[in-house]
Formats: sequence, structure tokens, C-alpha cells
Amino acid sequence: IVLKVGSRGKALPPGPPTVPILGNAHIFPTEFPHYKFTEWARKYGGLFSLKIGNDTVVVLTDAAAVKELLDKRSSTTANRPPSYVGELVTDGLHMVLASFTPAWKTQRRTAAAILTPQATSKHLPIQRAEATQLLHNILHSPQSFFTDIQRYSISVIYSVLHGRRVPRYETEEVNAFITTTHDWSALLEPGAVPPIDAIPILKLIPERWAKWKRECKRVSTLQRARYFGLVEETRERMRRNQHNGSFMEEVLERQVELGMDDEMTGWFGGTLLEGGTDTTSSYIQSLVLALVAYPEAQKKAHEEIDRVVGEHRMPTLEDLEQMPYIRAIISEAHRFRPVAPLAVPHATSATEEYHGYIIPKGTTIFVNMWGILHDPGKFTTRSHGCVQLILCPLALFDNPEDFMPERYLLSENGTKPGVDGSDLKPTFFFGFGRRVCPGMYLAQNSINLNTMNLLWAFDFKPDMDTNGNPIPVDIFAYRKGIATAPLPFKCRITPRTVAKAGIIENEFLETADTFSKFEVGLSPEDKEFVARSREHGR
Ligand code: HEM
Repeated sequence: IVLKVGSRGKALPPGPPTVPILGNAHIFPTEFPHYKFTEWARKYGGLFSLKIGNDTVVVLTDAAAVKELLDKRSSTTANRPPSYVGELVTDGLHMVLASFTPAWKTQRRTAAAILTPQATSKHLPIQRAEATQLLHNILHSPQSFFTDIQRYSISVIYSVLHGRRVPRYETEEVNAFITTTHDWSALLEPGAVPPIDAIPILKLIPERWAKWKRECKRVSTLQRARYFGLVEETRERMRRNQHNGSFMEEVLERQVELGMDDEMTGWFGGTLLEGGTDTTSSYIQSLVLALVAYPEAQKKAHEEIDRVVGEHRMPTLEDLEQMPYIRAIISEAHRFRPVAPLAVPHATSATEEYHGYIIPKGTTIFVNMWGILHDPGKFTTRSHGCVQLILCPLALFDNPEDFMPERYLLSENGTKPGVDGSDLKPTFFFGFGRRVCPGMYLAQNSINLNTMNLLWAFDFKPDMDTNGNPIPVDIFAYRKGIATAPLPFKCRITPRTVAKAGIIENEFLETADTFSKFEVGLSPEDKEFVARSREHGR
């Protein structure tokens, strides 16, 4: 029996050889697992399995299997693997980590009710205003673009959810939120706690001998204070009739109808804050990285945006319709550096059968987004039908590792002509089935607005060394974790014309009205910053 633990039964999809008891636990990658999973997928196929002791993990690197298993059979594949840390910190009410419980279903229904495309579009004015402040910040201190992008995405999500913006990166709330979220992510890193989910008896270790339990308690206390405090602030403002249209106002107004008690509401707001901040900023930071590394793509985007928008006004979302190359850049940035290279793992709540393989109940399923989106079989352009390979300009980009927006001009989903890319639906980057990202409309609006704005306004070039030589950016220097992001990098950002710089100044002054109703609870330093930046620029 002991020898059977860790062994792969014949019915499971193939995978790397196992050893008794551990299965594949000793070779399970703990850093950037998407690279190893992609290597294994090339060897064992688009559906391979791993044994971690008695538990089974299936990795999908095949868009058709993802569509069938996670979209079509979502009723049995939308669970999450157990997370005792999630239970301890959030009482099992963290929408991203929670298993298929009644509370999760209520929170999902609430998210679906309030984050519709229509409801999201009501928040466009604050997204636009914050995106204008981002341009203004970069214009005045281009070297801090990286943290300004972070501030943008935190401020948007704080405003639309809780009706309260954060005007500076140095605003106390930004710092506190980043620190707590960082400590929380650290607890979720592989190896941060003993293998409690695989060996449940470890849960019984008393707190005085388990530092990780004390850390869970500390993080939980901090998060509760923040998330429940924000809900209380919103409630208090509503009592004073100072509504500003935030999503949480709607949740509080419809709390009974939606079946959301106070516990669910507090963690709901917190989960959306967490889900919406690092993801959006990671996308925009990766976009800037790609623009610096691939000047040709940047040049083409500049030409298109100048032709459609010109230099006497800022772009609007309606312009996107007429800008196929910018739309291609937006998709290619998602493909090139997916924010969550392995999405978020799903788990099966019933046994499934696929192409003759058995996927047992309780299996963890990873979608290897990275492997699918970097599959040379789908994303090279070499076999696009042109016989003159040497002369063909597309052959120059014959590599899924390159940032090449042209893919999305050749076919809707970026796959090389002749290859069926229909399983890669446009929302692929946002996940699958009943777990699809509830914030995707909000996120996509931010992405569209900022991609157009940044390309309209600025040139992005590599930084220079002391001899005036360009220092290439490292397109592989990324942060570890489920949701990844480029490590901070340097580049030179300059306004493209004097006229555009002037428009940014004027438009920034115009944002004051939109911002004013979200400028609640500002510290004296924030108030001073707001007043100063409106009068003289930053
Ligand atoms: C570039 C931006 C974003 C990307 C690429 C992204 C991507 C994803 C992905 C891949 C998942 C996992 C889906 C699955 O398990 O199949 C997810 C889940 C989630 N996202 Fe996003 N997301 C983004 C922005 C946002 C925003 C703005 C919010 C909040 C307003 C948000 C809230 C969530 C939540 C709460 C979940 C968990 C849903 C559940 O498990 O039921 N995300 N997201």
C-alpha cells in the first residue's frame, strides 16, 4: 500500500516518472512553475498529470481541453484546491481561494450583479481621470513611472469600490495596503507553511509551536481592520447622504436582497481590492517593458495613433474602433506576459473523463496559460503560407517569445493563419467557466485607456549608461507568484511633442471636478499635494 502512494495509475494522463510516497513532489517546481510545466507539456502532451503524494494534479497546455473541461464542464471543475491558510486568514470567505461553497456562490452572484459591462461603464470618468493623472505624473517625474502605475491601479479600484481615492503613491493607505498584501501573498507562496493541505493532521499543531499560524492571525487582523473599516466608512458616508456611486454602496443597499451578511461583504470588498490592483498594474508595467524592448511595434503604434487622434486632443475609448494595430498591441501584451501565467488553479468536484483519461474528483487543475500562449505550433508565423521565407518580413518575428502585435492582425486570436485558434476566446486571459474573472470589464477599460494614452503621449526608450549607450531591459526579469509582474526596471520616457505635454497639463486640471467627490478622508499631506498639483503641476 505504501508503495502505491505517489504512483500514477494507468487511467491518469501521462507525466514525469514518480517515486514511491512522494510521487512527483520532489520535482514539483516551486519558482516560475509555468516554465517547467511548458517543458513537460512539450514532452508528455497538452494534458499531463503529476502525483503529489496521494493527490493528483493535471496540467492543461491545450486550449481545446481547457474549453471542454473548464468552460463546458464548469459545474464540476470550478472548485478550488483546499487552502487552510485561506480558511485561517479569511474564514474561507476569500472569493479567489474559496471552494465551491454557498458563501462563494453568493459573493459571485453579487460580483456578477454589480460588475456588469454597463455598470462598469458608469465608472469610466474616474478611470479616465486617474489615467490622466498617470500621464501627468509621468510627464513630471518619468523616473517614477513604475510606482505611478501602481498608484493608478490602487486608486481606481479604491475609488470604484469604496468611493475613496489615493492621490499619491506615498499616501499612507497605499503603503499599508501594499505591505499587507505582500505579507498575505508571502503566506500563499509554496513552502511558506508546512504541507497542511496534503497532511491535514498538521492543522492540529498548537499556535505556540506554529509561527505560520501566528502569522496567519496577524495578517488576518490587519486585513479585517482595513477591509471592514473601508466598508464602515462607506456605510457612514451613506448615512450622511454623501453617496458617490461606488460599487460597495450598491452592495450595502442591496445586502439583504443579495444575501450578503457583513462578514461576506467585508471580505468581498477586500478580495476585489486585492484582485484588481496588482493585476492591472502588472499588465501596464509589462506593456511599457515590451514597448521599450520592441521599438518597431512602438513606432507602428505611434504612426497609427497620430493618424487617428492627432496631437490636439487625447484619445477616447471610441477611437479604439479605428485602431487595429493598437488593439493588436493590447492583445499581444496579454499574450506576451500573461498576468497569471498559470491562471488560478481549479479543482474537480466530481470525476471527469477526457479523451480516455480519468481525472479523479479532487484533482487540482492548472491551466498553463504561458505554455498555450507561447506554443510555437500556434504562434509562429513561419508557416503562414508564404514561400519566400527569407524575404518575408513576418519570418523575422518567427518566435512566440517575441512581442509581435502583427499576429493579431493575421488572425483574430493571434494564431498563425491555417491554425484553428477558435478555442482561444478573447476573454481567455481572464480565466474560465464559473471562475472567470469578475473584474474583467473594469480591467479591460483600464487597459484600453492606458494603452492608448501612453502611446499617444510618450516615447519609451532604454535607459542610457554613463557613456550614452542604451541599457537593454530584461524582458524575463519577473516577480514570483501566482500573479506575476515585471521587476522594477528603468527606461527613458519623454513626451512626444510639446503640444501633447500642454494637453496633458490642461486635461489634468479638468480632472479636479471628477476627483473631488472621491477625495474623502485625505491626510493633510494629501490635501496639500492635491492643491499644489492642481495649481502648478507636480
Ligand atoms: C489585467 C487585469 C486582470 C487579469 C489579467 C485578471 C485575470 C484573472 C484570472 C486569470 C483569474 C482566474 C480565473 C479562473 O480561475 O479561471 C481571475 C480571477 C479573479 N479576478 Fe481577475 N484579473 C484582472 C483584473 C481583475 C480586477 C480589476 C478585479 C476586481 C475588480 C479582479 C477580481 C478577480 C476575482 C475576485 C477573481 C476570483 C474569481 C473566483 O475565483 O470566483 N480581477 N482574474
